[in-house]
Amino acid sequence: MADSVSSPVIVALDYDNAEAALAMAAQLDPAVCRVKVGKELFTIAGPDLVRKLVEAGFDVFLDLKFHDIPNTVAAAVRAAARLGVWMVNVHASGGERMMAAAAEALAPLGEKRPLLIGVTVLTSTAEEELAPVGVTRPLKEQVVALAELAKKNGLDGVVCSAQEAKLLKAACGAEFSLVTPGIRPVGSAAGDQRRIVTPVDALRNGSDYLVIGRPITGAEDPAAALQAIVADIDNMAG
Ligand SMILES: O=C(O)c1cc(=O)[nH]c(=O)n1[C@@H]1O[C@H](COP(=O)(O)O)[C@@H](O)[C@H]1O
Repeated sequence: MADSVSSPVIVALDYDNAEAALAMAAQLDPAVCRVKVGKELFTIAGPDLVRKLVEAGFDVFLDLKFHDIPNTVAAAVRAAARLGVWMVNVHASGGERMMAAAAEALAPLGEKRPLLIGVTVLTSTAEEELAPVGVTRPLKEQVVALAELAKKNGLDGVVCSAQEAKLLKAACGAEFSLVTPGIRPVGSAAGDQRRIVTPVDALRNGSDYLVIGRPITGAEDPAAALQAIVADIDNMAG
């Protein structure tokens, strides 16, 4: 669970330009939440924007979901570490050698290394979408199997839906971090997400970090939307 930051929320800065992302970040407090830079923002704004967010005091989750040959993924996570990010992710379906190579690449950095997280089954994926891509076991079994592989190969945790959090804490232990997108406060539109959970239920299920994009960034008052989510979480705790 979050330590130096008071809430488990990671705000997904899914914007198509650096100015919009920095304007959103300026409304956020790095003592209260973390931020995520994903494929859209990184493609357009690159490492400079990531460095700016790190310099502004944010724990940055660089969400580029690497999936490539072991040598390339190892080099990519090493490059991410040089940016000073707090968390980086790879697709667990890239396999054991790929994940082990990524973990080995970060190991020499010791305490300073970013958390290395494996994506299991995307939260936008529904059960019936697995068979057409050749996955014939039930979705929950696939998530647990990929998480166990990630743990075995030195990763710190996985991205999953909070719907699987209880199962994964039982399978992989309390110390294995669960990063859960697909978070939707009551009344928010699901959009393209399929396995959604409310912030409070996600934490009850065992999520360590809640990745939240559109319910905050798409709100009329994003700072107020975040505050409401944090208040719900605090009420639950207190
Ligand atoms: O790795 C991720 O962050 C991720 C994995 C996943 O399974 N599902 C998922 O939605 N994400 C990311 O989490 C964010 C969710 O955004 P919203 O659906 O707008 O809350 C997006 O930036 C996604 O790219």
